[in-house]
Amino acid sequence: MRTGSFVVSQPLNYRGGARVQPADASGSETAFEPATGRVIATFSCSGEKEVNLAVEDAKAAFNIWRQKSGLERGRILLEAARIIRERTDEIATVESINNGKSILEARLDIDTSWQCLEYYAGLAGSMAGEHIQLPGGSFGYTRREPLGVCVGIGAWNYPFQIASWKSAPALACGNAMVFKPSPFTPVSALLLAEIYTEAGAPPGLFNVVQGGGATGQLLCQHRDVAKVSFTGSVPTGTKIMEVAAKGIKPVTLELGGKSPLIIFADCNLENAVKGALMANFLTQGEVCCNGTRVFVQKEILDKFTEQVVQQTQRIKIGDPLLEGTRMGPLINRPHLERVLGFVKGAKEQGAKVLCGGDPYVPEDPKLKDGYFMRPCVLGNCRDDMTCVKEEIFGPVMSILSFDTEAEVLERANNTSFGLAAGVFTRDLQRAHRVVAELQAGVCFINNYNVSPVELPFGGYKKSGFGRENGRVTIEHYSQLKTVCVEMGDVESAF
Ligand SMILES: NC(=O)c1ccc[n+]([C@@H]2O[C@H](COP(=O)([O-])OP(=O)(O)OC[C@H]3O[C@@H](n4cnc5c(N)ncnc54)[C@H](O)[C@@H]3O)[C@@H](O)[C@H]2O)c1
Repeated sequence: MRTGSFVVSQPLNYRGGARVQPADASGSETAFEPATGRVIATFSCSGEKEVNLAVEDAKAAFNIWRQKSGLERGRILLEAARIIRERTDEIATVESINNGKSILEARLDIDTSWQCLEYYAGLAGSMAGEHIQLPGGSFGYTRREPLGVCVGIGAWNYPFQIASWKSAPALACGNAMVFKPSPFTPVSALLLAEIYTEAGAPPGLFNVVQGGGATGQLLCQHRDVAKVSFTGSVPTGTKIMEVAAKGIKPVTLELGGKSPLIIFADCNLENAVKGALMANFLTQGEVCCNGTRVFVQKEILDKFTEQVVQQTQRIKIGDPLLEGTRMGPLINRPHLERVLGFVKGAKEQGAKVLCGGDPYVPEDPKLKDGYFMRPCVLGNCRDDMTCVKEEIFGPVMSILSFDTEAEVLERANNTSFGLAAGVFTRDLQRAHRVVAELQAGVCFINNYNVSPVELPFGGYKKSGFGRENGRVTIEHYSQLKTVCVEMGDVESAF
């Protein structure tokens, strides 16, 4: 498959184990190929009737699925993981076309997706309750039970990975899922749905409905939906929590960030520079946990900045499907304009553009209408600048300098977000002391933006709550039943 050739011809909703056209619609959406600006799909947003049908199908599947043992469920997840792994290139290609990220990165996303299914397949068979001895031979026990029909709502930056990270633990625990991708990236969740069916999941276990906020809201307020797991922005997360509160539904919220990356003078400079690029420029900088506030200790500020700028300028921008490309286009034209607007605002507030920050037109004529920009490093930044305070969600790194550990900790924590944070130092004691003080759900020492599925991922403060990945996520997709068993006679108070 080459850039400029992909079009979606099949329906983009999935329920009851097959692709379907929605039963009703409330408006339509258009999805683009960001590298060329071409339309790749126009599709209807699902209305109330379609949402109800998807939830009905999920309920029917749930009644079959919840009765299977963990081992049986795990076997199907393992088979799905195997198929994803086998089809990595094909899925990564679709992901790269629809999102714009480089094929190299898209393949890594697909890897973490099948790994997530494998991980929860492994845990499914070991989910168990407790047996608790009580006086007189009586006893109690607990059962870890599924919640029911869970809703997953995704952002556009990691479409297949988000669908996998939500569905794998949900299904492992015995739930069914209705998933709504972002309308910008509607395509790859369908591949996951087909793979679950091929792997032997009952029809309706994993369904996909398409649409924007209105469809998402219908899902969140549905009477038969037991839980909502959301990945997206803070304003949407707030709305979802409000709707969920009315139905007393638990929510997992994976929201935005403005994470600090702290570089101490005693670091391994080469690794710190690599870490800063990893923290800022994956997926065109459209990453929630990016370490976009790069605090550098004064002694090494000039050296560090020089090397970061040099390496940023070397990032190969272009056709995301070419093996050598390391940065593709941003998701769409309005978002590109927004990111460029942040750079302009930063200049007006006194920041210095050390490289990039302008639109980029690749030589290949088919890419002339793509949404490319050159990755940007901003120097002379202050904590009160908009580029340092707000989530830009694009390839823009802000460099700030600091003197002492106490000072940098206070400044790093001075934000309403708390998704991630990083520290580069050779002093192990300092590294652990600093991460213990950082108000962030995910902290990296001497690396950044690695997300093994064995480790829980999620935020503090306005970056959300609940976790994805890791053993703990089982608790977010299940509920505990206590059973009290009397072995003697009833001692009545009456
Ligand atoms: N913490 C994480 O794991 C994580 C991962 C990726 C992205 N993000 C965050 O996501 C944001 C970017 O993604 P986005 O622009 O797609 O976010 P967004 O909030 O605009 O949309 C996310 C999803 O919510 C849906 N939606 C919108 N309004 C809704 C409503 N009222 N009810 C239900 N659903 C609704 C959208 O259609 C989309 O599917 C950034 O802030 C980023 O930091 C967080």
